[in-house]
Amino acid sequence: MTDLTFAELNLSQPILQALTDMGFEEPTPVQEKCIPPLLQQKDVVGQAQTGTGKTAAFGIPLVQQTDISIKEVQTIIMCPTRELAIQVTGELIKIGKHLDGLHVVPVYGGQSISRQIKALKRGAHVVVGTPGRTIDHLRRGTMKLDHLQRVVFDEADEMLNMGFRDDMEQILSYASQPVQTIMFSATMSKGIRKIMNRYMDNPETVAIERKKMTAPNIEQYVVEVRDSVRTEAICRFMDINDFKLALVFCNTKRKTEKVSRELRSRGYSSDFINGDLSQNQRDRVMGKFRSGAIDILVGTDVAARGLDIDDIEAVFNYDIPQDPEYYVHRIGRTGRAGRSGMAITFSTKSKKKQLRTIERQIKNQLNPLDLPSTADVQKSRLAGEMDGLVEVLEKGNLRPFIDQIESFTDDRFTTVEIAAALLKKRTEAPDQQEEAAGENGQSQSHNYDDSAMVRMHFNVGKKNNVYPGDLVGAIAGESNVPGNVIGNIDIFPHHSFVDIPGKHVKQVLDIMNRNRVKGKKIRVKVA
Ligand SMILES: Nc1ncnc2c1ncn2[C@@H]1O[C@H](COP(=O)(O)OP(=O)(O)OP(=O)(O)O)[C@@H](O)[C@H]1O
Ligand SMILES: [Mg+2]
Repeated sequence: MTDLTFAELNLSQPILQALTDMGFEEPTPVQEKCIPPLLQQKDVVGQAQTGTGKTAAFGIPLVQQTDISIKEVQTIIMCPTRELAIQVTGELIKIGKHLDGLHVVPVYGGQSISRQIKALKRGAHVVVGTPGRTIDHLRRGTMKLDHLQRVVFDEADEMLNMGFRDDMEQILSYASQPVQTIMFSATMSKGIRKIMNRYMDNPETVAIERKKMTAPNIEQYVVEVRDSVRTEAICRFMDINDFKLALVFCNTKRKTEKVSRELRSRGYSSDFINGDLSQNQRDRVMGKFRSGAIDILVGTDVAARGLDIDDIEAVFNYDIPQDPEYYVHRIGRTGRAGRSGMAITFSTKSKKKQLRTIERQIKNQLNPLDLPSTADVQKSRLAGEMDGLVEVLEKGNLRPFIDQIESFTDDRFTTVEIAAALLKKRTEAPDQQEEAAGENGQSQSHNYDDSAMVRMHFNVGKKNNVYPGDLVGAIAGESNVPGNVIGNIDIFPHHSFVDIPGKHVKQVLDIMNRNRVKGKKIRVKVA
C-alpha cells in the first residue's frame, strides 16, 4: 500500500489518463518514492524487488519531461537484452499514449539497422537500446546525443558488469553535457553501488528494502531428483498444478534445445530461446509464449531479467544459476504485480553448496518438496476431471447419455463401476509415454498389456552406450531358444526400434540395464 495517489505526484493529465487506461490504480512503493526526485531532475538509484513496477517508475517522469517540440533524442534507456528493450519501449508508448507525437524508438541487434535509421530520422525523443547497436548508431552518426538530458540504466547492475561497462562509458562520452543519470535493478551488490556512484552526482537512493531480496508472493521450493529425471519432474509439476505458462532456465544453450525437445516428445507445447537464435526466431518464440501458443519456454539467462509476461505461474531452475543474483531475477519472472507464483529449483546432493550460497544471498530458505509420484499425477488428473461435474449435472439434458448407459446391458458391472471405467478411459495417459522414472529416478517400465505389441525406441551409439548388438541379445537372450527371438528390431544410425509384446518390455529393459558397464540407467521411449 502507498500513501500517495498518482494525481498527488504532479503528473500531467495525459499521463494520468494513460495510467488509468493501463489499469494502474495507485503507484507502487518504488514509483511513489522515485517519481518526485526524478521530476526534480535528480540522479536516482532505484532498487526494488522484481515485478514491482520499476519500468513505470522511471518511465512516467521521463515521458512527462520529454519536450515533444524538440525532435531530438532527450533520453536513452539502456537494457541488457533485446527482448527487454522491446518490452520497455512498449511500456513507454503506453505511458505516452495521449501525448501526440511522442516518438520512442528501440534499437537492438538482430533487427535491420536501416529500419532503425529511418525511425531515428523521423526524430526520436526517446531511444531504448542494447549497448552494441546503440554504439553502432552513434559511430555512424545516425543517432546524436547533443540534446541528451538523461540516461537510464535498466538492470543497472548487469549494465555495469564487466561485459557492458566499457560500452556504457563509450555511450556516455557522446553526450555533450552532463546528464541526469538513473539506475534501476532488483539486485545491487555493494560493489556495484560503488561503481554506480562514479557515474552519478550525489544520487537520491531509493531502496524498497524488504527482509528478503525475492518477491514475497513467490513460493520457492527445492526438489532433489537425479539429473536425468528433471524433465519428467517438470511434466509432473505441470500436470499436478495445471500451470498456465512456465519458464524453465538452463545454464547452457544446448540444454535449452534438449529440454524443450524432451518436453515436446512428452506432448507439452514447448520451445526454447537462447542467444544463438536469430532475432526473428527470438521474436517468434517470445510471441508464441506471450500469446500462450506454447506453455513452456526453456531459456538461458537471456530470458532472466526484466521480462514481464502476465501468466507465468511457475519458474523451474533446471540448472542452479551460477550467479545467485540471477536466481532472484529468474524466479522474478513469476509472482509479478502482486500475483502469486511458484519457483522450483532442481538439485542433487552434490549441488547442496551452490544452493546454500543462494539461500544466503536471498536471505531465504528454499522449502524442500518431493517429486510427485505418477499416482499423485493420476489422482490430480482424475480430480481435475471431476471439476465442473455438478454444473453438468445441474444443466441436465442428460437423456441421451442416460439411454446410452442404460443400453449397456452387461450386468456384471455396477453403475459406479461403469462411471469409473468411463473416467479411466478419459484420463488414460497419452499413448506416447516415456518410461516414468521412479521416485528415486530408477527407470521402471509401465505395465503394458501382455500381448499388445510395443515399439520401444532406443537412442543408440557411444553417447548413450547402447548398441544394436546389445538389443539383439536382449530380445533373444531370455528366450534361450536360438533363433526364437521375442520381437523384431529396426536398426538406424542413431536410433533402434524394438517391437515386442508388452509383457517383455521390462525383461528387455532389465537385460539392457544389467549388461551395462557404465552410463545412466536406460530410459526408453515407447515410440
Ligand atoms: N502502479 C501499478 N499498478 C498496477 N500494475 C503495475 C503498476 N506499475 C507496474 N505495474 C505492472 O507490474 C508489472 C511489473 O512491472 P515491471 O516490469 O516494471 O517490474 P520491474 O520492477 O521492472 O520487474 P523486474 O525487476 O523483473 O524488471 C507490469 O505488468 C506492469 O505493467
Ligand atoms: Mg524491470
